[in-house]
Amino acid sequence: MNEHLDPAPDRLSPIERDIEKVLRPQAFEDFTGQHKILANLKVFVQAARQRGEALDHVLLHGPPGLGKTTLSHIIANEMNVGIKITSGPVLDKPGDLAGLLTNLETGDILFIDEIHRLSPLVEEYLYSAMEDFKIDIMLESGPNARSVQITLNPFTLVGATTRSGLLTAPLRARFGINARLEYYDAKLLTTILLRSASILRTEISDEGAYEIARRSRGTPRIANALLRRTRDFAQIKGNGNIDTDIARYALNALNVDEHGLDEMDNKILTTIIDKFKGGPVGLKTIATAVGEDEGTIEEVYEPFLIQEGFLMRTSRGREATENAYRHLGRIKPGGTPSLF
Ligand SMILES: Nc1ncnc2c1ncn2[C@@H]1O[C@H](COP(=O)(O)OP(=O)(O)OP(=O)(O)O)[C@@H](O)[C@H]1O
Ligand SMILES: [Mg+2]
Repeated sequence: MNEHLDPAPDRLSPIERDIEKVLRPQAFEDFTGQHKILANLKVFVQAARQRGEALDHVLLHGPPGLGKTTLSHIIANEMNVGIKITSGPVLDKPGDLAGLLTNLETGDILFIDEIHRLSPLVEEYLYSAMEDFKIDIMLESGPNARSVQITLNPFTLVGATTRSGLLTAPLRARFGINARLEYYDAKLLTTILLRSASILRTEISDEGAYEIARRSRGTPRIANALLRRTRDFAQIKGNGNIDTDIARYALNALNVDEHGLDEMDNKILTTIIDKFKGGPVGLKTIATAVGEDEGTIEEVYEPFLIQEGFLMRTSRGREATENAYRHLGRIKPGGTPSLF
């Protein structure tokens, strides 16, 4: 993935992390898109609040940068409860989890990012906590060791993952609410960009915002990152305002292609076309050829390429579409040559 355009949260510099925080919507009202998910969540939140209960456990999945962390904070705000944040790889002993769980107040949210990376031991420990708000704790060690059961305050577990395929069935079954975030279309991203620009006090035209939006790989995090870089170009190479021309200039300087595909997207397509005659070719073979994990290709890259009509998933493997050939300036054998 193109590092400076889509930094994983832990690779963000402190300044960038601060900006992400500033741009992060705080309430349902500020959150653009994902209409269905939002409409349902509003009902579940309102119902739980009316009954004075904790919200059911929520699983948020989907590609990076679509708003999983943002939504978990919004849920906490809307429920008017506290939120504790951790992640799968950080929790390596059941004891770490016990410490977090026993400190939750009634209704609080425990957000576990990258929940597919929990160790089996910790995951199993989580089951009884999620199901009946009870955990076993070991007291003392050696011959005096004994375990006591502790009752927890009812809480809500919000789990986020980019790789839902890696979740075990028993864990998945314990989430009452399950939401898959989708890529955003250019119109929604334009709305998000206009909001971000106003927070950053940057003048931007609707057309300028649209130009950035349609080249942001359907992803708000990428759109916001491109906006910040474009703002730099506008300030140094223009008059500070972002219009279509300065947006185009900046995006070209940043090597963002016409469709916003990133390096790995293009590498996958080029590999299928040049090495495997356009396919069909199996996922495993593609993964080896591009040097990326099979599951990551399937859950992070492919969905966007398929949605944009560059890739097809067939029973015999993956195939590059005519669109992909055209995009990469190749001619599909037997296809209609482009007139331009
Ligand atoms: N629907 C939205 N409306 C406005 N801004 C959004 C929306 N979704 C995401 N963003 C912006 O995109 C940034 C990235 O979102 P977020 O961190 O929630 O993604 P994520 O799904 O948790 O990604 P990852 O899988 O990498 O953790 C946020 O800082 C936020 O400003
Ligand atoms: Mg996140």
